[in-house]
Amino acid sequence: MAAWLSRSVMQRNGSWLLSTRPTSVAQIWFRGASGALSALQDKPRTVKDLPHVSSWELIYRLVFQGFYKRMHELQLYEKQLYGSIYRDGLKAVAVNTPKLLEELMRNEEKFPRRGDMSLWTEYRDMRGFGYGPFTVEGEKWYNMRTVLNKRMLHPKESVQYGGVINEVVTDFTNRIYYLRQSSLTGDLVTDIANELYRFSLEGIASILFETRIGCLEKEIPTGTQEFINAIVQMFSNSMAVVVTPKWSRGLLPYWGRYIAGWEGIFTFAKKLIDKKMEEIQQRIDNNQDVEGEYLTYLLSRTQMSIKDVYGSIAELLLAGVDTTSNTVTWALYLLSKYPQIQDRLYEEISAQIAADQIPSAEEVTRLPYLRATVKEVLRLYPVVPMNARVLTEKDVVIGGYHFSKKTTFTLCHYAISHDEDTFPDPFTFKPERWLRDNHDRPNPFGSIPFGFGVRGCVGRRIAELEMFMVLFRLIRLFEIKPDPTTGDLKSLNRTVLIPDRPLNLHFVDRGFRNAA
Ligand code: HEM
Repeated sequence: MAAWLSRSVMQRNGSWLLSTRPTSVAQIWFRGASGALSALQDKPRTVKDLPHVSSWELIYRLVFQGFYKRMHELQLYEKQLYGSIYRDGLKAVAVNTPKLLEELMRNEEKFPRRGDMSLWTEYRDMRGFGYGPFTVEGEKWYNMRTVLNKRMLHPKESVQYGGVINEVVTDFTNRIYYLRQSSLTGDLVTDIANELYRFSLEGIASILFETRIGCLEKEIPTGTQEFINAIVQMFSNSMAVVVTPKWSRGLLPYWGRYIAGWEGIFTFAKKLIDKKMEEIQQRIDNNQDVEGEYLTYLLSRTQMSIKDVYGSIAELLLAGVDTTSNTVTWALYLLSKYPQIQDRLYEEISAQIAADQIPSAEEVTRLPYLRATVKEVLRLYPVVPMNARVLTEKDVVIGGYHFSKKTTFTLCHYAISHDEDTFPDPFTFKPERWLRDNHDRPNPFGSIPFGFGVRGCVGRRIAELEMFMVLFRLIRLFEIKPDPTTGDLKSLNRTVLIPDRPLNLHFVDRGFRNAA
């Protein structure tokens, strides 16, 4: 596996690709050297002194070199060409080492911005829905996060979702038993990413809406299936909407499909929120206590307007599905490829909690090797491989270069978490890197898969809980083995990192089904 990863990246990004690049070494040396030269002349270096990618070079790489679906690997390629900081062809400054990322993040502002979100805000403006945490900016964002964080981000608050998540995990493991039994070998599950998508959607929906939506039933209810189709439709038409001009919206089909996708997402979310509103109102009318963890809390205990609740719940739902489902997919893939790591994880799990017990949220979060495994999966496959920041208030100096305010920075998380100086043998799966007794623990900015600071992922604690709980139970119940029909996976960048083909896995029963 390790050999394959290194080889595949070398083939794609190493000497072979370098020799076919459109830009000559002399050109690169000259551009790169101009920064050093100006430093020698003791002039303050500015954005103009940085090596840069022209728009044409970028288009060439995306279209003709095939990086369009592998933008994360483009980060490695351009790092080889230009070094740790350069202009990336999209009028932004790319940084790709832990040190520079740390420098940038230490300059974070009170209301951090990621950049233009008009792709998502346009539909909300058209229909009069509020913005959610992704799209809202400034002080309004800050106030919204203060409300949302309260029941989500604090570890003490998030463990209260353990019971709900465990119910979903139980249904998921039952579904795995059902699926494997209907396979020819009696233990094969095909396209596990699709199954995990259902798991993640059910998990996050049961937390946010405080109700089950049937994703793990044998037949998915029609309304839920339409909602899933709407999410797929919105995402799959996004890129076409970005690259086609506004005047073509009435002529080409993409905009209509894109908007229909949002329509389906909001219709589903709105229906469940309105139903909850009615239930709350009824309880109030009957002088009964109003109980419920998330939606009830937003609707009854905060000052959030109903249109902001619609906007927020829709965005939390969207952010909370592909991220966790793909991370668990990568985790199962890696564990199946590295049986000795799976064995060590199994030992930790079996030693800590008896076979007839379902672990609590507190218990799963206390297992160091499980934590280290998830951390290492997210280092190798940072599900959000790229992010951005715009510093709006002041000029900054990063890497010795002076940048005026409003500069956009591209954070190349994939290149950073594969930085050889920080992570020796960077393409090898080694959870041990993250154990506390390892004295050479890497620079924390080497891998920040949930982002950083006040604008970091609001769903982090819930995502971790879901991932720890499902991995715990799967590894306890099954030995996970690769299926030869799948072969080695490559990663594609579809906003999140996904496998390039369906992953089939064998779930060999360890014989504990009735125990847990
Ligand atoms: C493996 C799972 C996940 C990963 C790796 C992940 C990663 C991220 C990252 C990198 C960001 C950007 C942070 C920044 O700019 O500094 C983010 C933002 C966000 N995430 Fe997650 N996420 C995950 C799961 C979730 C879940 C389960 C939810 C919902 C419950 C969620 C909701 C959000 C929201 C709403 C934001 C925007 C926050 C804001 O702008 O204030 N995420 N996530």
